[in-house]
Amino acid sequence: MSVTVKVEHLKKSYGAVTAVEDVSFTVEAAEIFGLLGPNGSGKTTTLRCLCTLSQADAGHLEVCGLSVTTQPHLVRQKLGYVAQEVALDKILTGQEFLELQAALYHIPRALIPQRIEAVLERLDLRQWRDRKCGTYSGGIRKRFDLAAGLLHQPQVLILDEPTVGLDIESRQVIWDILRELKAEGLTIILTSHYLEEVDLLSDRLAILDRGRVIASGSPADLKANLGGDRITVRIREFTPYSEAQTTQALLMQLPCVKSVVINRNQGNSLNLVVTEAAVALAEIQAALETAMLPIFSLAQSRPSLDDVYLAATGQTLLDADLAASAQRDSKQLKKEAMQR
Ligand SMILES: Nc1ncnc2c1ncn2[C@@H]1O[C@H](COP(=O)(O)OP(=O)(O)OP(=O)(O)O)[C@@H](O)[C@H]1O
Repeated sequence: MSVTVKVEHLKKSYGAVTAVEDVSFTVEAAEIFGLLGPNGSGKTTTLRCLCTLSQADAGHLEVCGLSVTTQPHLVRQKLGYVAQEVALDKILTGQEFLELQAALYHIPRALIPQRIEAVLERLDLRQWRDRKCGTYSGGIRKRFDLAAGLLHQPQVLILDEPTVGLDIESRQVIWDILRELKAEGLTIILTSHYLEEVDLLSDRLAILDRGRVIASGSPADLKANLGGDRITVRIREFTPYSEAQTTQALLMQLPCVKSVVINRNQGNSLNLVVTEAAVALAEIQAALETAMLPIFSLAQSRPSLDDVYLAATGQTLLDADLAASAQRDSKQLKKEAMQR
């Protein structure tokens, strides 16, 4: 396997905001590599630096052996970038949109018709080519974005949240296309904050949190490295933090319990990693009864990528997303108040 993309100690700030603190990863040829993380964790910034759209403050970035810093023109020929939101001109037809994109990619004029035919065929879009982009569903629009990213026959395809806002059927169509493109030898990097998407599609992934990689590896290895089964205990629907701490200390003493994390954003529920779920469930119930603590809920689950994130950060991805949007909302409110 050869390394196709290399990101080493990337750092990028926007004024006082550090978007990427320290991100490193490598992507092998014909691999699907996922970047998973909550809103604001630095995924888009990392991709934009890789695609030469933003300049890194520090770090070394390479695509197909070319330096992103010193050989940006050559790097752009190797990359196809499908941004999160592409402003498809509503009055253009799909055909016209692709012709425009082909010109932007500097594809020689004589080659454009055959390249467009190839991507329309590849993404099963022929029937949509003469209709206006404004009439497309989200799934068709995303397929045209993908088609545009493939027109110049890149070796690496970079996708920012390729299925955000799509229904499950349209998401599955995109997933199938990406798997086929990988089988044809394309290297793919995608960001997502859909756990199951990254879990299903990626050969390997990096989980980002506040501009840093907090875990990386194959989905199976990351989950297996957590070890043990997972159990979530809720004493009450909303447990006071001090009571959750007492319970945490109590449960930590049980022989079958390996770790206990208090999830503050989920009513101070307790997330346990245990050696054997069946034995642990009985032990936990007995211990709580003896301590005269109630049980609101007790549930067993298989480890997910969210557990990997939780183990590293103490909160779930969903909670991190909610916290990020709450922060954004309060910033917006402050701005609006200042404008009044
Ligand atoms: N152009 C910019 N100017 C100022 N701050 C920025 C800019 N772009 C990103 N940021 C900030 O950098 C941080 C990382 O943003 P980035 O968009 O890379 O994260 P993300 O993980 O892609 O999030 P999302 O899923 O919301 O796109 C955030 O705090 C964001 O507000």
